[in-house]
Amino acid sequence: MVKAVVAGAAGGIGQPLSLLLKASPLVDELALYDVVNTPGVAADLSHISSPAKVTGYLPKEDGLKGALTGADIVVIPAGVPRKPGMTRDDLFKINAGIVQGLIEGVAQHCPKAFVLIISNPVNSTVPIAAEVLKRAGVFDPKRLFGVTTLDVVRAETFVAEITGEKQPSKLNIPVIGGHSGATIVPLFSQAQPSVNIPSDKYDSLVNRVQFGGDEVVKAKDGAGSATLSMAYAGFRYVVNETTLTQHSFAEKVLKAAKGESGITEPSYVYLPGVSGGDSIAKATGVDFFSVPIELGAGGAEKAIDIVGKANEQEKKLLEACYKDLKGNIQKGVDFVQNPPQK
Ligand SMILES: NC(=O)c1ccc[n+]([C@@H]2O[C@H](COP(=O)([O-])OP(=O)(O)OC[C@H]3O[C@@H](n4cnc5c(N)ncnc54)[C@H](O)[C@@H]3O)[C@@H](O)[C@H]2O)c1
Ligand SMILES: O=C(O)C[C@H](O)C(=O)O
Repeated sequence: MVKAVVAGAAGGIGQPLSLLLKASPLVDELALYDVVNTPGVAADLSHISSPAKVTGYLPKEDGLKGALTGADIVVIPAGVPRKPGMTRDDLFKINAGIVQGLIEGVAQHCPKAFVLIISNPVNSTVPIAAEVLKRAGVFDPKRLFGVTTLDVVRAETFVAEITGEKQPSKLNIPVIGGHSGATIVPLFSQAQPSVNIPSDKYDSLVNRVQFGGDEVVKAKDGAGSATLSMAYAGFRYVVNETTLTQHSFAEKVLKAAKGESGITEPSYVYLPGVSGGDSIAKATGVDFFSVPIELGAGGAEKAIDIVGKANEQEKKLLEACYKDLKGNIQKGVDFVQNPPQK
């Protein structure tokens, strides 16, 4: 029996992501938590003829406890999205407290669950989650993931527009670092199969991957940020030689937990707690960083070190990344360790 929870389930990401999880044969029970509208979303999804049993919870009547109890995986897209002119860091003020509250619930009601954080600013909300779990004495770094898959999905799409690849998701383009502006570092030199980016297109391609989120925020013109591509990124297609199968990030974690091996997914993790992560932390000077992660029964089994493979152009991008990322991480840690005076 697998129980998945979406916290922020009535939102722009939460609804399509819940739909995809409801359609997944790996999920037996789906609990939808939000401060509004979950009874309606749950009733709607419950008419779909897939096996998962869907329940909606609101904060009243101990709803967070009800949603989280017995959870195997908790996906968190709760919080406010950007409007034009805002940075992801501008969301910290509201979203930091939302993530903290939800993770306190995780620590209390489902400390062994895998936790996937989508809420921005991911660079800071994941360190917040880690601090809350540490304080509760239940932090397992192998079970906490910041979801940065959308950057990889965008890199595949934008590169394919240049190279003419008909199936963009066949491209495997590592994007490492964090999930915000200069902290997002695409390593085109490490693409599999290799790709040829004309030098006059390199800078604008890097910029598009780093600021792809802004493109959507601008186009939505005040109505929020990426929701559908984010739900897809959580539930993206994995293409192999002959078959086209759907696996969500959540599904990959669940499959790996059931013993399937050879599954990797890029994710923003606490490096010192993941095998292979220490040397990456040493090289980058940061404890939280996104790299391809080998998933296994316990969660993040191994961090794959591709940082050292960056070429000279990419090394320059990495220097800018470390500088911003350090501040973002510290801000998250401080929020829990030295809470702002109310
Ligand atoms: N990691 C990524 O790649 C990525 C991509 C896109 C968006 N995001 C982020 O995801 C978050 C959600 O975006 P969205 O477009 O779905 O926003 P949205 O406003 O459409 O939905 C957010 C939902 O969270 C709910 N919520 C607020 N406080 C809550 C709480 N305490 N408990 C439970 N639910 C709560 C709201 O009621 C709402 O339904 C934003 O912070 C956005 O920046 C991240
Ligand atoms: O850009 C945003 O604010 C949302 C998200 O992080 C994205 O990359 O689309």
